[in-house]
Amino acid sequence: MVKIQNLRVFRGKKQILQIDKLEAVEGERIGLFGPNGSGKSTLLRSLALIEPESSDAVFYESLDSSWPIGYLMQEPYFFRGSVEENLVLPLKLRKVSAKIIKKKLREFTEKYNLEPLLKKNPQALSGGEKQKVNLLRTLIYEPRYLFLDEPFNGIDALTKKELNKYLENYLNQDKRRLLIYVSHDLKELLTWGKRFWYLKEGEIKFDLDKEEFLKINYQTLEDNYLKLLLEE
Ligand SMILES: Nc1ncnc2c1ncn2[C@@H]1O[C@H](COP(=O)(O)OP(=O)(O)OP(=O)(O)O)[C@@H](O)[C@H]1O
Repeated sequence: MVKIQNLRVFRGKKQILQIDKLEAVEGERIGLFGPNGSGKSTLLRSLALIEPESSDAVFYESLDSSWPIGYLMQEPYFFRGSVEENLVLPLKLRKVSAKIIKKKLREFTEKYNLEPLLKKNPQALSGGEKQKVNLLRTLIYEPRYLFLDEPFNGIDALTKKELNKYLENYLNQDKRRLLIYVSHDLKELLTWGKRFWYLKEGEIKFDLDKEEFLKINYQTLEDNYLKLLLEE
């Protein structure tokens, strides 16, 4: 379980996130959405424990190195070296043995058809290929908590379908895996979310399950972001 209590994040004097209480348990799939600048990335960084200001407000039950956190940033980021080196880096950093790294790399290469990409410089990949490598680099160390920040932006429908399949398989392999998926796209949110967190101006405005979320009568809403999103 991951729990937030009294989370406050500031940039200078401006408070950009204020969450009193929020919880998610293993196996949940949460769609997180809200207008630009509402604090979604900051919330994910807090959950990924890389937002220093939030270190006293985010708690994990039983988090240990065998249950790592996987955080996929909005913009794919690569380190120096080939695609292959980038892919295995999370394993190397976790001191996984060379034998297992080799095995894992072979498994991923076959399963996800990576052979043509492995020796390339990540900067020379297309946008869709970058997203694919970025996602697989996160999945390779088998995080139980998976936080994806608009992972498939600008991806064509075919590549998106392929990446969705990888992700679905990954989640189905272990029902305890928890997903928080940030998107501005209602279709994507409904594909991945079974529960929905709406963030606005740094605050969670609602936390609804799918049934409740689908019952929202958007025609009567005064919130234009929500109205436009749900009108889709
Ligand atoms: N380094 C920074 N310095 C000052 N303000 C920042 C900084 N980083 C983020 N902010 C502000 O914090 C707020 C939340 O940003 P955040 O990136 O978390 O929003 P978001 O909901 O993920 O937005 P988007 O949908 O555009 O990706 C925004 O108002 C942003 O301008």
